[in-house]
Amino acid sequence: MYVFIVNPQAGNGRGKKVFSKIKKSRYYKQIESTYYYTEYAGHTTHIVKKLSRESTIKAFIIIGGDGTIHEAINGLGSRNIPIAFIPGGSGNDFARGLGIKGNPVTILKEIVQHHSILSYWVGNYTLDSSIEGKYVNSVGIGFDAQIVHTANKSFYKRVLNSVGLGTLTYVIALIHVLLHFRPMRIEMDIDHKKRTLTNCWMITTANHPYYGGGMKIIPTAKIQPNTFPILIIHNISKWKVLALFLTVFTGKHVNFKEVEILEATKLSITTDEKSYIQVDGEAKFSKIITIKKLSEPISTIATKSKQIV
Ligand SMILES: Nc1ncnc2c1ncn2[C@@H]1O[C@H](COP(=O)(O)OP(=O)(O)OP(=O)(O)O)[C@@H](O)[C@H]1O
Repeated sequence: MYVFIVNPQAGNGRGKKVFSKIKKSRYYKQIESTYYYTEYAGHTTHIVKKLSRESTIKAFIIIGGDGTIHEAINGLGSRNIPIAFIPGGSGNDFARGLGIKGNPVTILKEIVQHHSILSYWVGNYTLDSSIEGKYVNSVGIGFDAQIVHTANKSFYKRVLNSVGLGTLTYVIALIHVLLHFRPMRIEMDIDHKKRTLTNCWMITTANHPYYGGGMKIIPTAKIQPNTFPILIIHNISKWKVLALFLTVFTGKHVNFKEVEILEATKLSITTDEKSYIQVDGEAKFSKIITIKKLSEPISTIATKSKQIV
C-alpha cells in the first residue's frame, strides 16, 4: 500500500492543489493507497514514525516542500521504507537535487510504474551535543542561517510566496542581514584537523547543489556516501558578499578567492557565541555543531532521468 502524506499549507496551498490533481488521475485510482493531510508542524514525522512499523507499506509519497520531506526523513525508523516526493512547496530544493520535475501526475506515474530506487545518503547533525537529527539538503551556520531566520519570520514571505515570488523573500532578507551582520570567530575540526577562522561569514555543507529555492550553493555537491562538501566564505568585504550572492544562482561564486570548498567525513564547529544555524531551511540556534553522513542510505524513488545518470 502507498501512503500519501500531504502538507496542505506547503507552497501557500500548492500542496493541497497538487494532491487534488493526483486524486483525479488514473494512476491514483489504480493503486492501493491511503492519505493523510498534515495538521501541524511536526505531524509528518509523527505519521511516518507510527506507520514505519507496518509491513504492508510499499512507499510513503510526500507532497509538500523541503520542510515536509525533512520531517518525513526524521520519522523513518530502521525499516527502510522507500520515500517518493512530489513537489508542492515553494522552494523544492530536494526535488531539484533528485531531478524530480514536471507535472505531478507524470511524477506519480513514474513512481508507481517504475518504482526505481535511488540510494540517498542523508546527513546527520548534532547541536550543542543535545539535539540530533537528519538533514536532506543542507546545514549552514552564519550569514545564510541568519537570512533564513529573517526570511521565515518576515511578513513579506507569505505575500511573495502567494504571488510566486518566493525567491525574492531571500533577496530582501539578504540585504537586511547584510547591513547588520558581523563576521564570526570559529573553531573548526575537519576530520581531526583543527583550524581557526577569525573573520568567517558562513560555513555550509550540502547533500546536493541546491538551496534557497534554486541557488547552486555547492555546485559540485553529489548524492554520495561517506563524505560531504563544505563551503567556507571568509575574509570578505560586505560589498563583495553582495556581488558573490548575485552569482550564486549560476554557481560562479565558487571562483571568488574568499570561497573555499573542502571535503570531509566529520566536521565540528564551535562559535564564540550562540549563532543561527539553518537546517533544510529552518533556523535553529546553537554554539557547537557536528555534521557527518549516516552510514546507511535511505531509499528514494527517483525519476527515470536520474536513474540514467
Ligand atoms: N497543517 C499545517 N499547518 C501549519 N504548518 C504545517 C502544517 N502541516 C505542516 N506544516 C509545517 O509547514 C512547514 C513548511 O512546509 P514546507 O517546507 O513543506 O513548505 P514550503 O515552506 O512552502 O516549501 P519549501 O520549504 O520547499 O520552501 C513544515 O516545516 C511543517 O512543519
